[in-house]
Amino acid sequence: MKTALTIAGSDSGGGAGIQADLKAFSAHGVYGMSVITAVTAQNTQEVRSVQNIENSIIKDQMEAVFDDICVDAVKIGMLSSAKTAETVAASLQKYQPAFVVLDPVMVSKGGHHLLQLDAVSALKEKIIPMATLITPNIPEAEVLVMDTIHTPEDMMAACLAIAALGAKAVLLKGGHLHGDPNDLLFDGENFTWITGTRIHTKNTHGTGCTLSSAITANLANGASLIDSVQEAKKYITLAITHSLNLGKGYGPTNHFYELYKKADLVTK
Ligand SMILES: Nc1ncnc2c1ncn2[C@@H]1O[C@H](COP(=O)(O)OP(=O)(O)O)[C@@H](O)[C@H]1O
Ligand SMILES: Cc1ncc(COP(=O)(O)OP(=O)(O)O)c(N)n1
Repeated sequence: MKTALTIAGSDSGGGAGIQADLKAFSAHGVYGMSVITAVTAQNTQEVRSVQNIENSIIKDQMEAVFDDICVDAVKIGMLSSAKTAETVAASLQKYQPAFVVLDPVMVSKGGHHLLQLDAVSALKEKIIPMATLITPNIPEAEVLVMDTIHTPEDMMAACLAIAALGAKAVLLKGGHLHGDPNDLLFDGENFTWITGTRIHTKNTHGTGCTLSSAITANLANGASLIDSVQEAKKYITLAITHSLNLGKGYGPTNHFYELYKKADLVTK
């Protein structure tokens, strides 16, 4: 069985972070493992508090996994602080995993900062150069390139600027722009639009985590970068189409759809 490791924060509400990542790995038939960087007290409405995990414990978690188990692909989500980013970068330097998918999580849907402002430099200098693929949304890309992004041409320029920071490939997600959520993949040479149709629902908590974990699982399973991204776009589209109306805020994506579809429990 192929394996994937998520290095991310815990979401007590189960919709994003480590919990979403492990659900997506399982749905792809990949054995999931975790290095927890921070614990958030979170639900569908808000992030109430955040406790960063001590750096020595983050380092120990990385070593415990890599010293014992073959890791086919790594996904990075919430890093929270500059020190955490530096600790994760040092461990990745040591173990050199084949694939690193970086979701540069910065702010939750409810507006809570999940990456401290003074950690952006560490993200840019230490983590981005190790990424096989980085998957920013529009506001995250605007922070990274220090410019606004409105048009498809702006998206292309942003991909080039982010690739210049050292990521091998960039998937710039268009979900935050008006109209259909079209994402742009730059693989270091070519641009490919990964098109989508907007689903009108408020239940989109954890969409970024779900997409990046699905890509990671596909890479672990041996798919090419382009196939991994295209298949993951289908997965997130299904997961949003069948998203769950749980809680009073933004409900979570649905990772179980594929399973019950296979079990022939879905009629439409
Ligand atoms: N309402 C929606 N309908 C269909 N696809 C969406 C919708 N919102 C986001 N997506 C897609 O979900 C994925 C995650 O994007 P996005 O929500 O922008 O990320 P993030 O959670 O990091 O803000 C992207 O492929 C994006 O195009
Ligand atoms: C612990 C944790 N990690 C990441 C996020 C952000 O997840 P994302 O998929 O970008 O979803 P939204 O926050 O936009 O719903 C998070 N909230 N918590």
